[in-house]
Amino acid sequence: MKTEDQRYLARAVELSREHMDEGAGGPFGAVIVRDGQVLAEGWNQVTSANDPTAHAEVTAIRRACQEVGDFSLEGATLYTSCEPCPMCLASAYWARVSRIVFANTRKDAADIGFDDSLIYDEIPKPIPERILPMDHLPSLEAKAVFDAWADKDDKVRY
Ligand SMILES: Nc1ccnc(=O)[nH]1
Repeated sequence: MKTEDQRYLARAVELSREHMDEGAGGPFGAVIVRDGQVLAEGWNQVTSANDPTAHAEVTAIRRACQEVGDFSLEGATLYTSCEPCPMCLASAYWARVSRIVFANTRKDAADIGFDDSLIYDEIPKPIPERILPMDHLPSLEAKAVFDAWADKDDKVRY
């Protein structure tokens, strides 16, 4: 008999195949579950939505948050057909997802042409050694906004 984890992961894989076949985007699917309840499903929609951020995991996180009316998914598990890329992993941290279960690895993704591994390799590099140029232009105005946030007494922290 399949475990709960295997069942939800199998659903994520099923979504990846269905929506790849229909032409929604890359072969990635995700399911978010909390307390035995499916909060949301997602699949890659990058090419059909012209949205490079519409990875399966981000899509599922957005839908799950809308579903529960909260920006936190604490206590939830993200099931994904592939190890999350850095964007999706960061999104999972920001969403306070409590656990991730995945099937294909980032190496598997790299082998079929997805850049997840390249981005993981970029992040630890010093900025000047990265492919994407970044220029630091300090701004007093930008800092002043941060100071105002630090002093703001009605802010909603996340
Ligand atoms: N892990 C992933 C890589 C690329 N696209 C996705 O939707 N998911």
